[in-house]
Amino acid sequence: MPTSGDGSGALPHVVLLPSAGMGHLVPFSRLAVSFSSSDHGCGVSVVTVLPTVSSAESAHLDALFGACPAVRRLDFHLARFDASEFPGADPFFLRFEAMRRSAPLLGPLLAGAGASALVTDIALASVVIPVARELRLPCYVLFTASAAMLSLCVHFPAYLDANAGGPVGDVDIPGVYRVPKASIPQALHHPEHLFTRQFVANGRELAKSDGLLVNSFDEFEPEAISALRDGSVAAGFPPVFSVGPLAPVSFSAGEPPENQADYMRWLEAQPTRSVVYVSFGSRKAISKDQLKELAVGLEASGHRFLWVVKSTVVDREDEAELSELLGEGFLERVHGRGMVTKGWVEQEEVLKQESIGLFISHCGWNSVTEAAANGLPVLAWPRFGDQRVNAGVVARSGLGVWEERWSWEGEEGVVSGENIAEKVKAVMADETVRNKAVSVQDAAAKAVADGGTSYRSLAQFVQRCRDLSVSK
Ligand SMILES: O=c1ccn([C@@H]2O[C@H](COP(=O)(O)OP(=O)(O)O[C@H]3O[C@H](CO)[C@@H](O)[C@H](O)[C@H]3O)[C@@H](O)[C@H]2O)c(=O)[nH]1
Repeated sequence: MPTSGDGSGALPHVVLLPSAGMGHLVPFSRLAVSFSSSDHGCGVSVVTVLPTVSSAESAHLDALFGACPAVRRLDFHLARFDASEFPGADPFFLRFEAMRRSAPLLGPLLAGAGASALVTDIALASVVIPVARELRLPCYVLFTASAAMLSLCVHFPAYLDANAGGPVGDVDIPGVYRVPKASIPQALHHPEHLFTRQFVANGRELAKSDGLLVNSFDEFEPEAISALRDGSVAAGFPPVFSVGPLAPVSFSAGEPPENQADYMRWLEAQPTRSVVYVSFGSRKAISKDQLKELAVGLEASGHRFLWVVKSTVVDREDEAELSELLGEGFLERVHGRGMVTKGWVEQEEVLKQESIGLFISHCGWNSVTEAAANGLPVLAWPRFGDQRVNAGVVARSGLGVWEERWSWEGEEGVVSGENIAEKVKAVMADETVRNKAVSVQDAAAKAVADGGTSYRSLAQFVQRCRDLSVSK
């Protein structure tokens, strides 16, 4: 067993097992780079589950292994299974199902990896933790959303047990806060929904893990993190390591996207804090009617903007032309003041630009942590899943504002362009919001700096893995 050379013990080898979706791969890549850095000095392998769900994922993984030769690639080929059993199912559900059926193949792969610890994605917890237990391999879980959402995930099985069969209402998480019914992920309103069954199975299994890593920091989510640690959410819950915001990784996926030179050059030429960046993440598109109103709103706000009209892996509406999606003449009218792209943008690079003044975000948790690390005010417009819970964190922490009545998936309304324009103008003019976002950035920088809360949490986690390597 190689040793660290500083007397702190054997070099641990951590195997990371991400789930599908860029929102999951991105934090795992960041964790891989961080573990293998000189600060933490671990051996790291990343399990690449094949086939990947999208080409963006393949490109991202190739870039990770290309740029970081110290990170080992462990290919895992899913067993074949007939997806026609689940007509119309979300590709992420299908991936979970394929992983569940392939679990017997996972044991030999992990047994041969020489790992001192495994870190699995929350989305696979109920499949992977039992396999690791069988191998006596210490198993940790990376929770890729907020600590607030983690506390909901931990408490939800008990909530359902107590409400046996009753409708899902507000959920009061002990020691944290009351999550209003409207913020509970839509699928969870239906206890028999496949997603709910997976969510509950994952939530129950967490207590049997050796610990949880969460991409958040103590100063950002004090209530949820302390309540998870002090046993208020669930007695005897394993240790929680808050290690965020995980540092961006500086490799780009293959060739830079075709559009990148254009928008980066344009952003560099804009005045400080003058541009509104709009992105709803990598998974679901917003409705065509809402897209049109958003176009009206951005135009009427009078502000500059960079808008990523997402190409998604789930919805197909992105096949339409931009001019058709956004209304005739829109692109010509905003020419020079607004840029619109359907392609993948290097968001980490965009958010670093001085010219960005506001982020209209769906509150995917990676986007929230990236806004926090860059001190960028967020106008939260959550759409589905965990995003309304994350938006609550944005509002409570002061990172931004959340118009709670704005529509979300499962709720029919369309927000008018007029409302959007008013809100954008108000937030762009609000010095208090901007200053608060900068305070969050300062707190984030302190948390990850040597001696900060997240730095220490990550170091404690690595030390645990070292101790495990020695005792093996
Ligand atoms: O054009 C793009 C779009 C996204 N990103 C990056 O891709 C990641 C996207 O992650 P996130 O902001 O969390 O959004 P989603 O892809 O929507 O994330 C999914 O996963 C998250 C973490 O579990 C959840 O919080 C979200 O609700 C869920 O939709 C971020 O790092 C972005 O910087 C880009 O670089 N370019």
